Amino acid sequence: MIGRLNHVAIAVPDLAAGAALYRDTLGATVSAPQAEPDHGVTVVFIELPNTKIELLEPLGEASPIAAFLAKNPSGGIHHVCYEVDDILAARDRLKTGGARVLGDGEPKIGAHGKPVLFLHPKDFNGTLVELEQA
Ligand SMILES: CC[C@@H](C(=O)O)C(=O)SCCNC(=O)CCNC(=O)[C@H](O)C(C)(C)COP(=O)(O)OP(=O)(O)OC[C@H]1O[C@@H](n2cnc3c(N)ncnc32)[C@H](O)[C@@H]1OP(=O)(O)O
Ligand SMILES: [Co+2]
Repeated sequence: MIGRLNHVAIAVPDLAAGAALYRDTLGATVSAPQAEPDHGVTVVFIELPNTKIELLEPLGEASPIAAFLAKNPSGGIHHVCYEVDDILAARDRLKTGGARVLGDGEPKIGAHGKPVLFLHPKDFNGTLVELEQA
């Protein structure tokens, strides 16, 4: 069911510093910051030959990454994002199998303008999983 690894997301306390680390120290191509108020984060994407890294900084009072950063003050790997051909079919199959789909269970438009869903980390070996419509 899952296809390509779209991105690995890293939560960071300071997006500018995180972007500079990847651009200046690691020599990567880093996008401009993109505010995603519906998701409570600001993101930059780092383009790699085979996938992307998404750096996440909290945005707003109710950011879903605030508690994670409180537990991991210097940041940490937050989620992995897999592409699926049919996100509604994937959701329904996962729910039937007992996995918890987060939020109201309906896809939201993600950072790439495509529908995304999140699956509870406790159902996936301690890893928060994002699904993105391919
Ligand atoms: C920019 C848009 C989009 C894109 O297109 O790429 C994005 O990536 S948006 C990214 C941010 N959005 C989200 O993360 C949405 C989904 N997340 C959530 O709904 C919540 O963050 C959560 C995963 C349900 C956790 O929220 P909550 O239950 O309030 O936090 P707790 O601190 O109580 O955690 C409970 C439990 O789960 C563990 N946990 C929490 N986050 C993670 C994580 N990222 N990876 C692994 N484990 C995680 C946490 O440690 C707790 O465990 P215990 O301490 O053992 O109880
Ligand atoms: Co993501």
